[in-house]
Amino acid sequence: MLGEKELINLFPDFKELVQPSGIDLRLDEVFRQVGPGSLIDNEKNLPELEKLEPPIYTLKAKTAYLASIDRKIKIPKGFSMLYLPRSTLLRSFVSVHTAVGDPGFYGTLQFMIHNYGNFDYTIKQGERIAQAVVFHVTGSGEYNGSYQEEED
Ligand SMILES: O=c1ccn([C@H]2C[C@H](O)[C@@H](COP(=O)(O)OP(=O)(O)OP(=O)(O)O)O2)c(=O)[nH]1
Repeated sequence: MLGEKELINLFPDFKELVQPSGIDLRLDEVFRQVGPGSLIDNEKNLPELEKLEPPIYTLKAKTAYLASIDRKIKIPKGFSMLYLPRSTLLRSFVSVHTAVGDPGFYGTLQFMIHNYGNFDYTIKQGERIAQAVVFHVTGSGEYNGSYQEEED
């Protein structure tokens, strides 16, 4: 796992968010699901979304949302990331569900936030919701999937 000095070098855009062993990630936009989705024979049909009004988001009890992370990220070739929820959210019955960040990915990260609690949870745009931990990957290729964005 990479530490602070290596993380600052590899992710200069996230400098102020670097922690001793990871990078804090801030909540940007939140979306609720307004339509069905499917995955059949690897054909994706992502659900239609409706954006919640920023900056104060109310996450209803027992409801899942899609959240985007502030600023685009470039994961350098040879590195991979895992994303873990902030424990304050877990202590509040809210979780952040995440997958793997691939070597070479560039774009906006999207996570699922689920309010498992029995009550609404209120969270403001810009709050830290997850931490990325970064690993060396030996012999890796580069991500070139459907969520890759053009670099400026
Ligand atoms: O929780 C996560 C984890 C990763 N990513 C980003 C980085 C990752 O490199 C990219 C693609 O993720 P994944 O490989 O899981 O996508 P997929 O479902 O396999 O789709 P595709 O095959 O089109 O890439 O999305 C997220 O936005 N959210």
